[in-house]
Amino acid sequence: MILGRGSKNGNDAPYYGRHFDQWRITCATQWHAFIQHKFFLSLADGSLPPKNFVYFLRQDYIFLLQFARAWGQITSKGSDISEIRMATAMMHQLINSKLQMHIELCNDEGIDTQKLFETTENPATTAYLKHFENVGASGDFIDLMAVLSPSFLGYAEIGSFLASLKTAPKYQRWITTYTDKNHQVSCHHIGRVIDDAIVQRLGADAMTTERWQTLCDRFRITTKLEVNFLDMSLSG
Ligand SMILES: Cc1ncc(CO)c(N)n1
Repeated sequence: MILGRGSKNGNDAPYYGRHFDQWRITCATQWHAFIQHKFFLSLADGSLPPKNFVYFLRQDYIFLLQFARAWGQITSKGSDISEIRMATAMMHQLINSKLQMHIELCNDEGIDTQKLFETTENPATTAYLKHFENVGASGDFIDLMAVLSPSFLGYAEIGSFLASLKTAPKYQRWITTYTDKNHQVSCHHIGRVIDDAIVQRLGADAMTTERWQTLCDRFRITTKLEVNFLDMSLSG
């Protein structure tokens, strides 16, 4: 099974705007390590041991709670209604839909809600969240989009690939949240918001500016932290 076709050679990875596309290209090695991670391959064919799925879900619960807060932080950095609307929609979806699903999936696997809430944070999770925190404290809207978009749009890219496969039924509920058509539509919208936000702040030639390099660095660090998070889930 081949996962995660990078978009750089005109192949069929979904297109979430030109700046995101370029971010993916500038860290192609890390991006492929993320998108093609064994965790997703084994989730797709059903060979992932349930204990690793549960380990992932429990750490991901901690992750998503902070991830939602980071989108909340973005609302205060947005410059117009479309940026603020996008961030509040993300926060709403994470808090009221994704986290709820994690609770239910954990319950199904024998982890009751209280036990989930008491999960000890793994250092890989802590390191990842620290990166959000650091950039959130000093960065503006586009810094935060560079930091958060690999997580959100990366999982959407994985979802779009999984949608083209006949996946095993075992982890179907989780898979469906990322393959869902509405989810893809909202990701394309986020890609457009990112493009507009960058042009508004850095101009049409944003990619030639010094600031652009910082955004690429932030994006690459998140991508690497995603890989570490998945490695942790397989070894946990
Ligand atoms: C670690 C991680 N990254 C991204 C997503 C997608 O929202 C997720 N659920 N967990």
